[in-house]
Amino acid sequence: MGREKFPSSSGPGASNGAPPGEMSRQTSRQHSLTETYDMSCKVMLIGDSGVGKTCILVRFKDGTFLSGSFISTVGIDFRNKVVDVEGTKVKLQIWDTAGQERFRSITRAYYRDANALLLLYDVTSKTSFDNIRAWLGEINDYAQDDVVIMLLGNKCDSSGNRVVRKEDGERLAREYGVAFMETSAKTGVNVDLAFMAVARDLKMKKTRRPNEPKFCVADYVEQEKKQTGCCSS
Ligand SMILES: Nc1nc2c(ncn2[C@@H]2O[C@H](COP(=O)(O)OP(=O)(O)OP(=O)(O)O)[C@@H](O)[C@H]2O)c(=O)[nH]1
Repeated sequence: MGREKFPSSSGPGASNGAPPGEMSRQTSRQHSLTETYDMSCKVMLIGDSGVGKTCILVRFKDGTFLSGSFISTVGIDFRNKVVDVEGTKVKLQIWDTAGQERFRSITRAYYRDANALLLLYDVTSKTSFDNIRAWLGEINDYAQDDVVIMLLGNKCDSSGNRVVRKEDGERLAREYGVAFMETSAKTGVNVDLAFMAVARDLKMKKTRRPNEPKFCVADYVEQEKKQTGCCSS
């Protein structure tokens, strides 16, 4: 199922024998077709139709921007990418879901396996921002309690058409206690940071010793944004 915006490589969870999305610390390095990895986890991209979920995934995976006519995702699609978190190879299995309401029952079925959710709105669409509370309600109903959530205000390159201020995104994220950043699939701003923060959080969860302080993804993101200079409003 899914549009052919990009070629699929292998089936979900096929490469490590684990159920889709189940984060598993591997005892030995595993192979994902051509790449080896130490642990794998499932990341889902969710949010209204047209906010840029597919473009964010393509930017992260291929470093390119899908411009041209907008083709809505049908159902669900996925791609894998192995990233290096301080010597640990983390395979991110990234699920791109359809934002359209008619596919909601399909995408809901995948929530419970997700280790992380990247929840997107479009800074040029007030409706997509207003719908974030409903999306967070869905997460509350269907996802695991310890799922990592990151709120992303996408299309921050479109300054002329912006209708949602960065402060509004920050306020909403604070209210729900989730990490936040503005991104642009077009320019690439903060796209790697979003996925790397998720990968780091998941690695820390798996490797943290009982006496070590908990890793806070929101604090990490704030620190990194200060260092790299986040997208301006
Ligand atoms: N300016 C700008 N346009 C973007 C950005 N990201 C996506 N777009 C455009 O927004 C439109 C929708 O992008 P998609 O990635 O297909 O949206 P989606 O969220 O996957 O949509 P559904 O598959 O329907 O859920 C396309 O025309 C993209 O070119 C961005 O960061 N900046």
